[in-house]
Amino acid sequence: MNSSAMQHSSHCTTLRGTAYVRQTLCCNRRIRQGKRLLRGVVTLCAGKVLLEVKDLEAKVAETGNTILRGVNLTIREGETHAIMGTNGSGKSTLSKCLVGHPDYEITGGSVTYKGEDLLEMEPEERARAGIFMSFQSPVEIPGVSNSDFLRLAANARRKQRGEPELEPLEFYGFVMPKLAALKMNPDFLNRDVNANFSGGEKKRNEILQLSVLEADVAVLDEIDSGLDIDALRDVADAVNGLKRPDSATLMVTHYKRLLNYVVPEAVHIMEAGRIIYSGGLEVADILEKDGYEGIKTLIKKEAAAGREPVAA
Ligand SMILES: Nc1ncnc2c1ncn2[C@@H]1O[C@H](COP(=O)(O)OP(=O)(O)OP(=O)(O)O)[C@@H](O)[C@H]1O
Repeated sequence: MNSSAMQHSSHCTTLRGTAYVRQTLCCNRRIRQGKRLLRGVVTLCAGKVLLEVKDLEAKVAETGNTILRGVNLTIREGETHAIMGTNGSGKSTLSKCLVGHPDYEITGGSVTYKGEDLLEMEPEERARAGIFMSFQSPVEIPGVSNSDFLRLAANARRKQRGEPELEPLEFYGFVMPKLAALKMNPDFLNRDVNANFSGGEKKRNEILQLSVLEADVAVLDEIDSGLDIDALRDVADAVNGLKRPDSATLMVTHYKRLLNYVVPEAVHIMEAGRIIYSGGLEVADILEKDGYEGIKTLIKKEAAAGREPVAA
């Protein structure tokens, strides 16, 4: 099984007519930075919980090496979360566990998606249910044209929703504005999936898939890597344009630059298979300024003040 096979379908939820209320919840956390006392504010939505990860533990199926050691994360409708963390801390593993990647075995904890046990669902079911992951290194699928791949994926979702499938010509009408939004040349539709695409083109193509699949939870693993400045802006604009009040975005990134464009309500720091700290965008600022030592200093200060450091 490859990554694209796991994300070949999507979910388009009709926007609910209920009023959507955003509110700002302040973490009971204060961050002293220099002489200023900042309030660590996590702006969260009052939406329903979409995804709830509790004490998730996972190991590499082949080697038995434990990677995730108790991850906790709650994502609500309308929210954007970012996960940052040192190389090898388990960010991609967490992302892949969410889509049911067969390389990993869940050894503990739970993941609830829209109230259902996500871990009981096959990867294809997760994709049909609206979970999408863009991979750090998108796979190439020689012999399968991008347009066929995207159309089949879109139709799998439409079928699931009881909507009529799109014929090739109709699909072109559906996908062309999405290509335009990503400033992608329509020629990309005729090429094989990711085959000989540049790194940046692959990333745009991942977001094109997300766009066609209209996912409810978009897990974007280092979507910013390999993108030039203009491409980063295009991709970020597209990601922002795809957000809906009832969807959510989880981004894995190493750099704040992506977060300047796709602004998260919460930033989580991962280390050794756990989320060790959560806060607002200021966490990314501290990281950029002082590196992971800055986060550790923050955690120590909060612990010394008797405050619970994790608010995932
Ligand atoms: N399929 C696998 N087989 C063997 N080891 C694995 C596998 N997947 C992950 N690992 C190991 O698990 C650890 C976490 O990897 P993961 O890719 O999740 O880290 P990451 O936080 O995303 O890192 P980076 O920031 O470098 O992308 C690493 O030590 C990695 O080598």
